[in-house]
Amino acid sequence: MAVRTDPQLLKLLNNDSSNEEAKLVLEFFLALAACNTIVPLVLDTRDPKQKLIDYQGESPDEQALAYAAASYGIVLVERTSGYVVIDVLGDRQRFDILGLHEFDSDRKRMSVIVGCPDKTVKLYVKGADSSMFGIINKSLELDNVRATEAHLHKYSSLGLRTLVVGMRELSQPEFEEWQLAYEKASTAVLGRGNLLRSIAANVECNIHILGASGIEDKLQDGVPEAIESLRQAGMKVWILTGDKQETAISIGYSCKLLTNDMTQIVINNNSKESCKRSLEEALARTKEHRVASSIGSPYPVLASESSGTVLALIVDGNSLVYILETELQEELFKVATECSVVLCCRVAPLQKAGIVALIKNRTDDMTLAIGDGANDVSMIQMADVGVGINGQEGGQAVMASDFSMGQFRFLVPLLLVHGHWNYQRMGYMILYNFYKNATFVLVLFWYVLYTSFTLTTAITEWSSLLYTVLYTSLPTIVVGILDKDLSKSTLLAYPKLYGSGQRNEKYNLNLFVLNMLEALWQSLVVFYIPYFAYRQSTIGMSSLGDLWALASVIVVNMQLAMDIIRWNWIIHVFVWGTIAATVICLFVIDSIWVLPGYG
Ligand SMILES: Nc1ncnc2c1ncn2[C@@H]1O[C@H](COP(=O)(O)OP(=O)(O)OP(=O)(O)O)[C@@H](O)[C@H]1O
Ligand SMILES: [Mg+2]
Repeated sequence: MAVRTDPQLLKLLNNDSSNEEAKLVLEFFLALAACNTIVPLVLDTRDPKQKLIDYQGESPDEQALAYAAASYGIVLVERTSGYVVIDVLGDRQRFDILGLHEFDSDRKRMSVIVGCPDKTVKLYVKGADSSMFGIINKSLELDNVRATEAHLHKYSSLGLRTLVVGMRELSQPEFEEWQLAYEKASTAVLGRGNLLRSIAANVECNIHILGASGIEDKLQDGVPEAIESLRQAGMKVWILTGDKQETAISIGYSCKLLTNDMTQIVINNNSKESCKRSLEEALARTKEHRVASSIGSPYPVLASESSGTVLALIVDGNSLVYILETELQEELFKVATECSVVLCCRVAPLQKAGIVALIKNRTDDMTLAIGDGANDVSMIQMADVGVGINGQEGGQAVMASDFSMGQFRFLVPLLLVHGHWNYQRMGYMILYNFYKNATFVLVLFWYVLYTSFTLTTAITEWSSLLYTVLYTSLPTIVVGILDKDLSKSTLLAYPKLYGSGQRNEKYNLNLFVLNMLEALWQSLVVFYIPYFAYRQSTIGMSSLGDLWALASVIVVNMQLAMDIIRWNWIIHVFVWGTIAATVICLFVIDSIWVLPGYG
């Protein structure tokens, strides 16, 4: 991998090893190379002297950082369970990994305790700025913190994902105390995770800041277009991310969810009272917008859709701690539903699920969550439909999802094309199945009325049985799978067509009643026309019964044929083939002497 390095930094590293600053730079890169869970794979090349190293790991950020360290000459070469080998500016050194406090999305940082070749024990930590600034020894390094904060602000405004890296040297007694506790916790049977977390919290303190990194998290192809299509289709798109507010806003702009003409309402507070105040203010602002927009419009309008101004709500994870699961939830819901864009940043995995639940429990709307990382699993499971993106962050999201895909943009065909077709087919099939069964049952019923409830049947049991199993089943299935009301290209070009589902156009009470009325009159026709036609003749009731069965099959299949929108040869075969099969079956049933229709 080609990395563009900073010549000044390289020079500092290579020339002046006694310089204090150079030592810190070296520590920074050592932290990047050691404080991760990357596994290096050494690959052979054609030239036997040259080897390639491939860094494999669950976190693309860590991979990027390890590559960056390597390009400055601090190359992670080998990892076993007990140590790592790092090539430090051409000199291979072994660092013992004495302990690793894993990253989790709630702590938002990870650390390793490393036994260095010079027999010192060091703790390297890296994590999100919000979590790192809490454990940094601020009094000692105010200047450093200020400078780092300024850099972080710059990076995140560019949309880069930021990490802060720090370290501390552990004294021997401190290390021994930690080691005892760590060993005890790692072998604990109950509550191991919590124990390890508290040990990590104890040791990760008074950290000396080493530096910060900014990593570009490229959007996949077609994300802005996909989001635009989904919004045109009447869906509300919310971003829930673990990233910093500035990064999230910048990504919001780059995926065109946020635009310059939007009014942003930011809720970023550190106490319940201030959250309450912000929410009340936000609610007042949404009301103002609503009033402004409803003047001159006879219909109620979303506050966010008033002429020109669109509202965007930006909520920070810190504030969500005070809002979710409390009475403020209701207000957040009100504000959020009035805004056309909602962006939540620095949210922990469970908060993501909490936000999905906020909508799911209060409305009848369907929720869909899409994500690619382990931190999205809980929201994917909470949503009505969970979609996992098969990306670089491991397979956990995919394993927890209902649908999985390689790219975000495939959500558009999934919803707008297959979602639409499925809805149309399911709606039609449910109505049609009620109709076809009602038609047949009503024909039987008219016969019962005609015979004054004598409990005789004209249609043989075989025909009654085969009516659903054979005579009418296959065309229904084939049409239910293959019929399309609109073509894929039309559905993709006009996302608004998705609205037919939101408006319940294909399956509703009116359609159901109409269908039943249709079944009623068609069954009357099917019953009485053969009856009047053969009333005077000498044919027996079972022959008339066959006629009724055949007529029912022809009528319901003709109805299906009239409703089909796109014919293809498979549908032709099944619709007409079924009618032919019915005739053949009736002949067979009537000509086999053991069957009741014989004679
Ligand atoms: N391997 C890691 N080591 C240390 N810190 C990390 C690591 N991965 C992520 N972080 C920090 O923790 C924060 C939260 O991470 P999390 O995985 O919950 O969300 P995210 O990856 O930022 O966003 P998204 O929700 O879009 O996946 C990140 O923004 C980053 O600052
Ligand atoms: Mg992530």
